[in-house]
Amino acid sequence: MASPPQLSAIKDARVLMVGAGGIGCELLKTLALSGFRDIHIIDMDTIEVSNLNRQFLFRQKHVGQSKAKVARDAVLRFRPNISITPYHANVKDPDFNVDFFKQFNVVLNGLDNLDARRHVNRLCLAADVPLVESGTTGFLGQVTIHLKGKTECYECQPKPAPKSYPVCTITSTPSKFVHCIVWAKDLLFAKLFGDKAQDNDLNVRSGNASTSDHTDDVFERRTDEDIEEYGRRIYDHVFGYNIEVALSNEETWKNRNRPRPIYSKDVLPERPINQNGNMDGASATDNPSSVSAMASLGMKNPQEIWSLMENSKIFLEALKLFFGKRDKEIGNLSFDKDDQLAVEFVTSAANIRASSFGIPLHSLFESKGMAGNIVHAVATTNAIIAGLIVIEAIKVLQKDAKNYRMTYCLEHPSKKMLLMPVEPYEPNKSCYVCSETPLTLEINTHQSTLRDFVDKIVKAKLGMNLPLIMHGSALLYEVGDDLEEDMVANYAANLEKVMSELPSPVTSGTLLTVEDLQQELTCNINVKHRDEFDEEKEPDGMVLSGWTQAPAVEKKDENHVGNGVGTSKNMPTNAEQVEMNEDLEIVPADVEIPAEKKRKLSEISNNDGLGTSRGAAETNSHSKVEELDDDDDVVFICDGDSDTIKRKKLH
Ligand SMILES: Nc1ncnc2c1ncn2[C@@H]1O[C@H](COP(=O)(O)OP(=O)(O)OP(=O)(O)O)[C@@H](O)[C@H]1O
Ligand SMILES: [Zn+2]
Repeated sequence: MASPPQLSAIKDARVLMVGAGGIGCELLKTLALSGFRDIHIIDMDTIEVSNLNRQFLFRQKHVGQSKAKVARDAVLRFRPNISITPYHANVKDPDFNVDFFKQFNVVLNGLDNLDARRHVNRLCLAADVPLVESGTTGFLGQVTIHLKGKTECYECQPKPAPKSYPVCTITSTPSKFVHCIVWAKDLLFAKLFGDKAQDNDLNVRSGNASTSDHTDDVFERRTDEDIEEYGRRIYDHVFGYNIEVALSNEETWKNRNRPRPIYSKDVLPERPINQNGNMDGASATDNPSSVSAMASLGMKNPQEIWSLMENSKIFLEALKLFFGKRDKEIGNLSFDKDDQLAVEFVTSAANIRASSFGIPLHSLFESKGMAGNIVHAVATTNAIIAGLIVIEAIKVLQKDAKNYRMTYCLEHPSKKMLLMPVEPYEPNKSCYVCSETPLTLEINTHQSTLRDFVDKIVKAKLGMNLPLIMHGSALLYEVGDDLEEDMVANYAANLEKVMSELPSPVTSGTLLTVEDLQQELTCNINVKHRDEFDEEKEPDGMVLSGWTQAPAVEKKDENHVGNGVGTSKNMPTNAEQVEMNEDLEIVPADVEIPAEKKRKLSEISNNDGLGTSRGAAETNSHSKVEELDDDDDVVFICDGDSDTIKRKKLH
């Protein structure tokens, strides 16, 4: 129950909630029940069936409707006298500018991606409005608090890069099921159903293509080729022939278990595998999204682990259904965890490969989780986190600075605590977002174009939405709706020019100014020319520094295949991830734990069975973490190495 001063702060407050999903639904309910009377909600999504299990303000009949609007209506039913203003929109829309943000006393994030979080962070800084940021992943969760000039901003600590795997592990030497999933999804599925023009490491070429079936275009269906035959040819190529080719390289297998080539004839009867009849049995409707190989084969349980034979049947059936029922999409498909047939195909292909490499098989349910980087959401975690957001929001409204806390929700108690409060840290003086520290860019100014710089640095690294690039007083590039035609043409021409040949040449020693007018963020970048870059370690062909870049969670000196973090719907390509489950291995976490605390969590996990948190430990392996345990708070003081920014607590 709030105290009278708290109640008065609550009643007078105007709050902005961004995100009306898992956390957002809980948050809106808790805000309303706590007495908040003026709440604005931005959410760009509509309700999906998969949201209903935890986003309790939504019902089946709301599927397809705006989350922000339905959430508002649901809460008004039990708090009819409060004001809730919904916006069915992307928070990055230009309407939500600094002036819009200025009208709020506090902003509360219930988002699920880095991109939007960074954007809101910048607008809160520009508008000088406190931000309470949050995230959950399964049983883990966090609430952090960000006040301009007083605490770290959301971007003061770089986020770890997404995990990736060496290409050779994926293409030749998988040792875990997740490697088979990445292979099935990013290589095989992409090769068969995605954009053919894209590079793909899948094809092991025949040494003597002319005498075998295994030519370069083995994945192309031949004219008039029977779909069953085509499926078997692909099957035999990827699970049989490719494995034989790999086995011929003896060196590879000296210290590894040799895989077993699998051919369709050894697993399946020679001819049609569809006991239940034909393709027409695949689905009751012609709706592509309801086409299912499992349905077609009469298999129902997604939790069951299929045998090699069952996987092989699903593989051929799914391939047949793609070509038979969804042929128009072939060439344009990318894996989507909500696409049943795609999940079936990827599960079966991963399992057949796993079988070949002696790796335990997994169910469709588990495979879907891995392929979609899904950590199953826990409604209770969302509810706890929403409660903590409201507690911090009330402190912010009362300017109760000495009691501000960032709180981490753990899976297992540490010192009998499931909720770990940590005092906020002061801003990182070298953060390019909340301080004015210039950045340094090493780039080949004679080879890289302005477009490379805009795509790889300004958008991808700096997260700018509407950028403007200046060299002294010369404007090199700008985005906006109200630009004159000749300016648009000018900028388009500039984009294709190499940096040193721009109208105002960018060379070693140039100071570039990059601004985002919507985010009101300005960065100065010192340019240094460099001739060469390591293609594997520096694939962008340019390196931005000056602000500590977190190392990737798993780094190897080889090519990397992304694990798919970032390819699914909302996924930031980014980087928020914590490893906490050795089996799952890849966990795109909404829980962003700063390096020091990640380190701490990994220690907790080792002691208390949270699972291995290898990524966390590796990320900051030199940091010395000291734990001070006073009566109510656990506080970490970190004495990191030179890579780790020393963070000072506020008090
Ligand atoms: N740029 C954005 N602008 C507005 N809303 C956003 C933006 N990015 C994400 N969101 C919203 O944030 C919410 C996050 O909620 P949540 O993490 O529960 O995701 P979800 O999409 O509802 O569920 P899931 O991803 O598990 O299917 C979503 O409702 C999403 O629409
Ligand atoms: Zn900062």
